[in-house]
Amino acid sequence: MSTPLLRCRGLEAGYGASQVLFGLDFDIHAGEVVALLGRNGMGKSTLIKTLVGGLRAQRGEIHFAGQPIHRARADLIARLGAAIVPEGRQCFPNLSVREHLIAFAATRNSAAAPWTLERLYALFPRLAERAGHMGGQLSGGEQQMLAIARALSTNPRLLILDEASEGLAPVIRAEIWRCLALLKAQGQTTLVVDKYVDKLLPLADRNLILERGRIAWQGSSAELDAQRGLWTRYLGV
Ligand SMILES: Nc1ncnc2c1ncn2[C@@H]1O[C@H](COP(=O)(O)OP(=O)(O)OP(=O)(O)O)[C@@H](O)[C@H]1O
Repeated sequence: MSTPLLRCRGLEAGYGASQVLFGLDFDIHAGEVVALLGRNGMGKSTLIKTLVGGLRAQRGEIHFAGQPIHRARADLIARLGAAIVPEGRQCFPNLSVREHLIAFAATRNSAAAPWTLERLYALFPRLAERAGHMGGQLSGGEQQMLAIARALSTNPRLLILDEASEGLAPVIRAEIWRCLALLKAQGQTTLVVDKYVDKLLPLADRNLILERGRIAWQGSSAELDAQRGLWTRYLGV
């Protein structure tokens, strides 16, 4: 198999003396969609923070796009091509939709098919209609679309979504899933955290289940679908 885009080996991280992640080993290959699953408090957000340089790994190694990044700063990791759609969206209330997209595109990676404003608006026609509106004037669903479009505008090698469908109406959630399926069809490598396991299954190529900071199980969506015991044991569904 080809060299993975992201490789974690023996990764440990936490907050001061409170260790949260214990010896994680996993890979993400280019073009894959990987779902990160687990009940609340199992370490999903901590892992994502560690991958994007918001939290320093205490032990172990992370390689991304051929570079060791376990001691790298967040801006370098972003420049290597990791883009996060953070929990809570974090749009700027006083920047317009268009300004968000232009500001983030300033740090873009080169790509064969770059994300232009036109492509982003074609993916999310709602954002085209709202181009002049301020972040603070958008609905929760529109803010979520903007957070995804803003991350895409950097032409990410790896798109990371932390609870992207959290707190949204079902019709808006469906729009977010539709967009992620389109991105997958275009070959976008993605790591996604979400609690709607049934929606993630058709999208994800592989799934990682975190249990108290350890990978309790990893496998394909077909395997996870067939093993409902894993859902009750580790996912509480
Ligand atoms: N800033 C922090 N300082 C100290 N402990 C933290 C901090 N953030 C998270 N934790 C602890 O780390 C553990 C893992 O939390 P984390 O947020 O990574 O879990 P999660 O799987 O993402 O859960 P959730 O779905 O609730 O966000 C929890 O015990 C949590 O209390």
